[in-house]
Amino acid sequence: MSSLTAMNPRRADDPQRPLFLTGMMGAGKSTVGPVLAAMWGAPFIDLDRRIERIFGAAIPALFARGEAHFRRCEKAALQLLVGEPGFRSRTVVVAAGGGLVVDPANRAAMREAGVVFFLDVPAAELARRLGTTSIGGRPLLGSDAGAVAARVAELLDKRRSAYEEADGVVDGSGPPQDVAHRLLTALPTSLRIP
Ligand SMILES: Nc1ncnc2c1ncn2[C@@H]1O[C@H](COP(=O)(O)OP(=O)(O)OP(=O)(O)O)[C@@H](O)[C@H]1O
Ligand SMILES: O=C(O)C1=C[C@@H](O)[C@@H](O)[C@H](O)C1
Ligand SMILES: [Mg+2]
Repeated sequence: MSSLTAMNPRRADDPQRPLFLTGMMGAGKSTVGPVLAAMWGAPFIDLDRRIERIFGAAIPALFARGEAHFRRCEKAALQLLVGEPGFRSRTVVVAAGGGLVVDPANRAAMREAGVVFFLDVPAAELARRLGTTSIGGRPLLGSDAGAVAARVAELLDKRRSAYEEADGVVDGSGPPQDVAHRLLTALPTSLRIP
């Protein structure tokens, strides 16, 4: 039994609710999410990957038709997810897209369907993580690696109040395992490992 499996103490009678991870590009939603899900023995869903599957195109291709087009796809994917029968009573970890929170209706949909946590990471650390190699699939960062830090700082500044509408905020710095542990500690009792 791996140490992660050994940590899965979820009981059949524990309340079941989806957990949405939000935060900026590079905050680690897609990286920490599966770690947390493994600790919980719960499924992991990456909404960006869902969008790509539903619409049959990679995110940059959807952005190529305009950001508004991508946002419509993103909203539709969220609506489909939260509308799945029984979704609200499942324990599942969902990595949201970084910009999902910008639309107030998306924020409301996530909070109605489950519990929302904001992974907060300073802009300078986000820029270091995104570096020069991982900006290709993130159209909002543009293609000029030298401009990433400023772009990230600007977006975080614009979005911070929307991220902060979450049910909880967790420091997303440090190794993914540490962040996952921090989340477990911060989660509402109804979702926490006993
Ligand atoms: N806790 C961490 N420590 C160091 N590097 C990290 C951490 N979390 C993620 N990273 C790195 O940062 C980059 C972006 O991480 P990730 O894809 O998980 O971000 P994200 O929040 O899902 O972003 P997006 O909104 O663009 O999907 C990856 O290269 C990943 O390896
Ligand atoms: O922060 C954003 O607006 C984005 C983040 C990613 O997760 C993707 O959803 C897409 O690249 C847009
Ligand atoms: Mg992601």
